[in-house]
Amino acid sequence: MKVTRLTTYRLAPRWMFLKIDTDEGVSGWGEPVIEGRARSVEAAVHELSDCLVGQDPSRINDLWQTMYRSGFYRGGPILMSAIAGIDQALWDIKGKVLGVPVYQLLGGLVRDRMRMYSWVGGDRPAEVVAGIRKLQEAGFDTFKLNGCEKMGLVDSSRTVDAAVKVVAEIRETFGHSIEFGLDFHGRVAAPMAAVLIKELEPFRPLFIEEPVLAEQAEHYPRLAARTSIPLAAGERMFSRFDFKRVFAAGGISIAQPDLSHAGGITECHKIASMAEAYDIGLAPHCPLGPLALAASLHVDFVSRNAVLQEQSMGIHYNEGAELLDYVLNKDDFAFHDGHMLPPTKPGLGVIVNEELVIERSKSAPDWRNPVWRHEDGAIAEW
Ligand SMILES: O=C(O)C(=O)C[C@@H](O)[C@H](O)CO
Ligand SMILES: [Mg+2]
Repeated sequence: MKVTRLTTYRLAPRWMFLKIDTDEGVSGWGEPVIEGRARSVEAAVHELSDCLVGQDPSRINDLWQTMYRSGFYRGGPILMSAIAGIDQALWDIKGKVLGVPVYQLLGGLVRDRMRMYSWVGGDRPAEVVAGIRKLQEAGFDTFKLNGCEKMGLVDSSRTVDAAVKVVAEIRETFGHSIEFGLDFHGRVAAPMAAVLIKELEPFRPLFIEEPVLAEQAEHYPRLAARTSIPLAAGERMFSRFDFKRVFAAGGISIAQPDLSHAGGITECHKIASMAEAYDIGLAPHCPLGPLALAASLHVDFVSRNAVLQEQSMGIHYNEGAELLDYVLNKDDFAFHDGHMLPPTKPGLGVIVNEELVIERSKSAPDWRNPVWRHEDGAIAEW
């Protein structure tokens, strides 16, 4: 079997699907994308096709290493997202050829169902209680919300109090009948992270995500030494080589690699194993589409340290399309009491509505994240 063609489809809301065709009629799908830089990743996918067209798609490990190492410059969000989506599609092909779900090729199930969580509250946490109540009806008991709105490098107690008020309201309303993570989303700089985390301690969030920006990772152990709240990070780390420094330095209790940003199934399965060696939980980041989610689930179902899985149903970013709009086998992605079951079909287990993808790709938006500014006009972290 040989790879014959790579076709990319940029799609609403802010996703990109990749189809890899072969000369034996088996095709695989993946989701290479960095939110807000879809066109850059698209260019990278097509540059990397030099490593793939004419090659045997079953040699995933050699193709991965060649994509990663054949270029003098490597790593980072664009290239690793391109490799991620290609890797997902190669595993999809392999599973389809062998007639088994990808997790069977990774050693089989380590669990029977995977705990999922949902976003509430949008970019500026508001109406969070109503959002939680709505998602509770769908069976969820675990949520994530932004831990604050914009935050200055050194900010006022009023800003801190406003962030804490949202969390206090959740606990006042639901007690400990639900769990929630707080995503600082990189908005909080090191000086304020310690202040905000201290004020949040009494409310025992399940975790605090990206307590500081990934480029400030040296603060993770310092912050962890000052709190009992588990710290989580990983969506802006793109390979084992990014994660190894963070694991060795300590401070992170939950690793959140993104299956569409960190080199795909091949790389994230290795990151999961590295995390387990440090007694770190795995909670793949996934605010994206169905192929990214399916790839995440396959790694979750073979990783004992997988603790939570993000999914984008109802997420505030999904304007113009919802999680399963481009999927024909929607029932395979049903939620069961806040959990998902293992994918059942060969490969990733996503039957893509190719006709709809082709049609919708003709009018794909160029999504960009909001750009926030502080009151003094300086750019703020979104
Ligand atoms: O889901 C999360 O944890 C996020 O922080 C969302 C962020 O990754 C956006 O997708 C960036 O555009
Ligand atoms: Mg996040």
